[in-house]
Amino acid sequence: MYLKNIHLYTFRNYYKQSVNLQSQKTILLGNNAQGKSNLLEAIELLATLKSHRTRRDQDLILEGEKSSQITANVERIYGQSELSITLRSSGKRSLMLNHEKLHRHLEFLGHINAVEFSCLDLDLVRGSPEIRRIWLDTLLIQLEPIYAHIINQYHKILRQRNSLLKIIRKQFNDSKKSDNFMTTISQLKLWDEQLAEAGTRVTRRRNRVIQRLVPLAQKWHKSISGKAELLDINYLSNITIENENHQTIQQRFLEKIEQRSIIERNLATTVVGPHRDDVEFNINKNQAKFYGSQGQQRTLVLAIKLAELQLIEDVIGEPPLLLLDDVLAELDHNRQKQLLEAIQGKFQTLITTTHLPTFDTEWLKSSQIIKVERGKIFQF
Ligand SMILES: Nc1ncnc2c1ncn2[C@@H]1O[C@H](COP(=O)(O)OP(=O)(O)OP(=O)(O)O)[C@@H](O)[C@H]1O
Repeated sequence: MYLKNIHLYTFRNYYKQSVNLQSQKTILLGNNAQGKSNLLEAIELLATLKSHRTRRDQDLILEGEKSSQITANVERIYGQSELSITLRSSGKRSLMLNHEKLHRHLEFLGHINAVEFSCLDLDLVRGSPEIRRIWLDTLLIQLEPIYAHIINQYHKILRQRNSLLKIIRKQFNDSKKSDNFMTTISQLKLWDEQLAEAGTRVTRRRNRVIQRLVPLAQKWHKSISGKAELLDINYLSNITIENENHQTIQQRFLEKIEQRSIIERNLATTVVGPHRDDVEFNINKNQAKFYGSQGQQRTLVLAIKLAELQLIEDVIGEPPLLLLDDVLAELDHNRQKQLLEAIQGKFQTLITTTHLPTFDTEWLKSSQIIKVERGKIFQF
């Protein structure tokens, strides 16, 4: 996969800017807050329709403007595509593929694949479970674009079920025996079924992707740490999933909802389901979050990112893009070397940096260097 060019129009701090990528390796050079990460964020949006920095499209639009546009041309084994996203302050988006308007977001996904690695990724180990769930979901969307629909559907059901639980609590407090109360309780049963059905789809997929990622991450981890440390990654689901059978998991889901019904009614929120799941990273059977040194946590994140690259490549049959945001300076010489060797000429890579001396001379020689200054790009 090769991203040939990208055009930004009133996106973040860019007014009108085109970038032609002339090499497999691009270094985006500039001081802080000039627009380097914004450019990578535009590519992330093309790949996942999401930004890890904001959920509001308004933030992505140049201040004072009402809309913005990102257009890019990508070369794949099966041919070339032009992708375009229009973002509006109202939140309404328009998507185009080869100049044709798309009616479903799903048709847009899967044309550009990218793995992003930034200094914020240490939060994958240290941060809240939500960060790990978002990471898994973003990876799944790239492997299987239909997952974007599955996870949206789950969240929609969850929101509706939570609203109903709030109504139930209010009705219960107002008058226990009203007819309305009994009707709402029977409606809840229907939402339980839907939650278990959609939740099972999410749980199974997340569990499966972790199982595929583990051997790849273990291999990289061993090679980077150079020690006999054993990395283990577990998907911590609040439903037991020893076997992969959809019906069994769904049944357990319903049983768990039943067991927690009193708590749910008191809290007026759904406590069972993949929106409460987590991922656990262990090094030599100890939780990396609590016991890992900073160096061990960095090695772990690097191993996971390299495993993600490999997994996406295995599944889609082409190497994805690699976006490295301010990450090289954070890695020691050995980890930098491992990363650069793993990338070699294989993955088209865009790296942001504030200064060039961090780079290996061979890498510098074969890279295109782009200077980013106050929302303007200068290509050499
Ligand atoms: N919607 C927006 N409209 C105008 N400017 C914006 C908008 N969103 C962000 N910016 C500006 O973009 C700049 C930040 O750019 P970016 O995050 O790409 O920094 P960077 O060059 O990667 O720097 P660093 O090395 O610190 O990560 C800031 O100056 C910020 O004010």
